[in-house]
Formats: sequence, structure tokens, C-alpha cells
Amino acid sequence: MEVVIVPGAEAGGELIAEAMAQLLRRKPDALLGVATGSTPLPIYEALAAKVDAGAVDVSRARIAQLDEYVGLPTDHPESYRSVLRREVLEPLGLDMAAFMGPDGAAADVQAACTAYDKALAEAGGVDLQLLGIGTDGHIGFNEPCSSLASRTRIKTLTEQTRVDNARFFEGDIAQVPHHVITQGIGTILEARHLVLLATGEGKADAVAATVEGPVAAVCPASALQLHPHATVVVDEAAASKLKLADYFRHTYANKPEWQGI
Ligand SMILES: N[C@@H]1[C@@H](O)[C@H](O)[C@@H](COP(=O)(O)O)O[C@@H]1O
Repeated sequence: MEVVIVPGAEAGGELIAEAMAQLLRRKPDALLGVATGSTPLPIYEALAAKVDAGAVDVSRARIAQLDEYVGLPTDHPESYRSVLRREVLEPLGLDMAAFMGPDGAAADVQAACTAYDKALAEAGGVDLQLLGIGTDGHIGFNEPCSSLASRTRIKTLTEQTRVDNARFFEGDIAQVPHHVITQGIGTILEARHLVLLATGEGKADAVAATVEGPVAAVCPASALQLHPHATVVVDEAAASKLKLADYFRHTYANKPEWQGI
């Protein structure tokens, strides 16, 4: 696992957007796994700016969804499909033909989950999966004690995650669904490159457990330690509880430039 400490969210967004641009220059039809939440927004803004500047062509890129609420109509403004259309696809000039995601409104949710795992594999697998992290260490919507081998499936949100996400539902927790579909941790680990961005002091404990704690289902993001190519990008605040912060700074500062993340 590589840990990169950046001065702030904007620098993290730029670093990761450049890694995505480099991937797309090598593989124009790369399958990009995208996450929701506030944290990845600087990545999407930086990537859209590169597209506008003609620095990268994303016209053949494919976009895969990480997780979704169950029970919200697909066109609900806070369904993750709507959020990703607004925050990722439209700014990049992509239409929904480039998009893959599970159907959170399906009558048979488990069948929709299984179908999504199959579709990801048939699409050749995710090339680069962006991840945020919940305050409890969740990735996607894999809450603590999710199986580290889990596949895409339905999960029940913790009260903490519903409280955290109520800000997207007019601050009204009653509107936040209890159930979600999420790529499983085993599914996520199949992506070729995992890139987790965490910013702000509120993520410092979760980041420390992810990077320096044991691999344990109680902190789902710690599963990144099992991946051969995982990059954790953190700002100073999110890095503030890392005991090895100086070591991470030193190794990144002395890395050959051509190597990228
Ligand atoms: N399902 C999403 C996660 O993918 C995201 O990482 C997390 C953190 O969101 P934020 O980046 O807004 O803190 O929120 C939700 O639970």
C-alpha cells in the first residue's frame, strides 16, 4: 500500500485526476470505478478541467458505480446513479451509455447484485476504482464486519452512516434509506488499482486503522492492505493520526517521477 500525504483536498484531487488521465491515455476505454460522497468531488472537477483543456480524451471511458441506495426511484436526485450522472458523466461529456450500475429499484435486489458482479467481469474488470471512506472505516457501503470476501449484495446501513448522509436528504434522517447495494469487498479487490481519498480530521481515525491497523473486517477499508496496487491519498488532517507519516512523506518525495501512483 502506498500512502501519499498531500497539502489539501484540491491537491489530492489533482494527483488522482492525473493518474486517471494517464490511465486513459494508455487505455482510452478504461473502466473507471467511481465513488460518491463529498470527498471525490475535487477529483471529478480536476478531471473535467483536463478534458476541457484538451489534456485527455475521455470519450471512450466507461464508468462503473460502487454502491446505491435501495428503494429510491432511479431518477431520485439523491440516488447515486443521479448523483454520478450530475457529478461525473455530464461534466465529462459522457452519456448513460458509458455507465454501469446495479438497479437499486429492482424487484429482485439480490438478482440485480449478482447480475452487476457478472457485468463487471464481462466488461473486463475495473481498471481504477476510486474509494472514499466512512468515519467507521466503510468503503462503498460495506459497513464494519462486512466479509472481506463479500460480493455485491444488499446491506443495512448503520445509524452513524445514515446520520452522516442525512445532509444529502435535507438533514432529515427519516429520508435516508436503511438498505443499500454495494460492491462487496471481494468485488472491490478485483479492480486493478484501488485509489482511496480521505480528507479532513473526521477521517483521521479511520485512515489510521486502514493503513496501520490489522487487516480486520471491523475496519473494511483495511482490506486494501491485501491488494497489490492500492494507493491511499490523504490530506494533512486525515493523516494526523498516522504514526508513520514521516516515512510516507519521505518515500513519496524520493519516488522516481515516472512511476506515478
Ligand atoms: N457510500 C458512500 C461512500 O462511498 C463514501 O466513501 C462515504 C464517505 O462520504 P464523504 O466522502 O462524503 O465523507 O459516504 C457514503 O457512505
